[in-house]
Amino acid sequence: MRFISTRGQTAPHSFSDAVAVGLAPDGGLFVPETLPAFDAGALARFEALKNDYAGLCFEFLRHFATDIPADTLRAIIQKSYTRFDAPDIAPLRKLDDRLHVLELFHGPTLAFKDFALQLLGNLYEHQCAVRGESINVLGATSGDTGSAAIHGLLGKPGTAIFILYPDGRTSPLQERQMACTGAENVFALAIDGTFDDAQAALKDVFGDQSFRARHHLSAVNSINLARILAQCVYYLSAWLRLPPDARAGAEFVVPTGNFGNVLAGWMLQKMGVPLRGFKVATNQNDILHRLFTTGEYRVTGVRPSLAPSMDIQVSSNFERFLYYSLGRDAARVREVMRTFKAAGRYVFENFNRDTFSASRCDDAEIPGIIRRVYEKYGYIVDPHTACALKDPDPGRPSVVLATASPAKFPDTIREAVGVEPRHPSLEALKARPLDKHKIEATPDAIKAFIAARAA
Ligand SMILES: Cc1ncc(COP(=O)(O)O)c(C=O)c1O
Ligand SMILES: N[C@@H](CCOP(=O)(O)O)C(=O)O
Repeated sequence: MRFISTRGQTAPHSFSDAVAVGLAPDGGLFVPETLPAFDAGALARFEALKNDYAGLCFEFLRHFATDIPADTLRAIIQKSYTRFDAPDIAPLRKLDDRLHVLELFHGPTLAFKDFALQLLGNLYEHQCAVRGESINVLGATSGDTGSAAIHGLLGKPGTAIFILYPDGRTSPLQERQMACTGAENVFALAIDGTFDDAQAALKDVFGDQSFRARHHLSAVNSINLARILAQCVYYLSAWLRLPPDARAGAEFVVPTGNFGNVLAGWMLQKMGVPLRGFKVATNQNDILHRLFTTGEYRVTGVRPSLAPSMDIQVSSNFERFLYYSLGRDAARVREVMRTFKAAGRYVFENFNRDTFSASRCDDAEIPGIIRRVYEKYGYIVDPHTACALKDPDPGRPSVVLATASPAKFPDTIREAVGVEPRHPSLEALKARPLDKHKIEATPDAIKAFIAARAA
């Protein structure tokens, strides 16, 4: 399997090369040259593995990671799911006859990002060993990607990790997960600005091909295709574990910011797994809600919210959806992205929202939703998951993706239900010194910082 860019101006890459660079050199995002078409035989093989998460992941990823020997790939995947504290890895919890919650917060950093970033860390380790090269990883985070990437790479020889984040806009515990590791190869870089500013500066750094090649720079955000592919697996796992009569009608309701999470489910559907559809659940940063309800994609300022990891306006992975929606016409993708970058808006005529619907949730609503869910089910959800529980459809089964542990957001939970959730791994961080670096969100400042500390 080879991987091509949504902008059509990059030569096809192998899986390992696409993972190593992350963002395509022409500024686009890698997608599979052709999507596999899973037939009844493939679905039956998946079915047989529904209670073996790592086995299912291998059975899925072997269609993409074709340049890694099967035994090696299997071992990398096995190792990637050993640090989850739930035997099912991604437990599917039934709240009532219609409503299931897919718990994606049992990994080491208590958010869904661990599913892909534990794996990506092990893929990088493998690449460093095979190629005899170091890797410097650069990421931008609104709270969860950063800590998951750090904990995927912690202690891996030959790597250094640089994470940009908006200072004061993550939860305090999310910041501690990044800035209290004590590891010498981890750099938490606090910027004045928003996640969008961090992500834009990151893309500019990746745009400097000679800097990128010199430092073997790789991207850990969901611009890296490995992130999306690894995230497809929890949709597959959940779909397989739904009661058979719920499978065909179930809608996946997905807390959404950078559009990587929900895109993974949609791509799985395009490969032939019959998922019915997806609700894009945004917080008050609602560009995607507006897009899917009006066809207009228009940036407004980021508003800090109680669901800070979704405080995003410019959603990277929208470009992958666009590529497929425009019939894989890379020239049109380039034109839309150019217009959008210049004008901050693009209006799609006859916008085809495919199987997506959308909802938005204001800060004023979040504590009430957490309280309602707690009173009805005795179950505490984090503020991001709450956005997806705003208005469950009583007429059909839904699977709500629970993307983070409530313990990461104790203040909001205490306000909502009077209980402060705790997790031992987070408690341990409270006494540790914070090691963060203030940095300007400019490509030059970021490059200078990396050059001085690269692995
Ligand atoms: C807890 C949580 N929920 C939801 C999201 C949204 O996911 P995505 O950015 O892939 O749309 C994020 C961040 O990305 C997150 O950290
Ligand atoms: N919500 C994310 C933002 C980055 O998204 P990614 O999935 O592209 O890495 C975060 O928590 O950092």
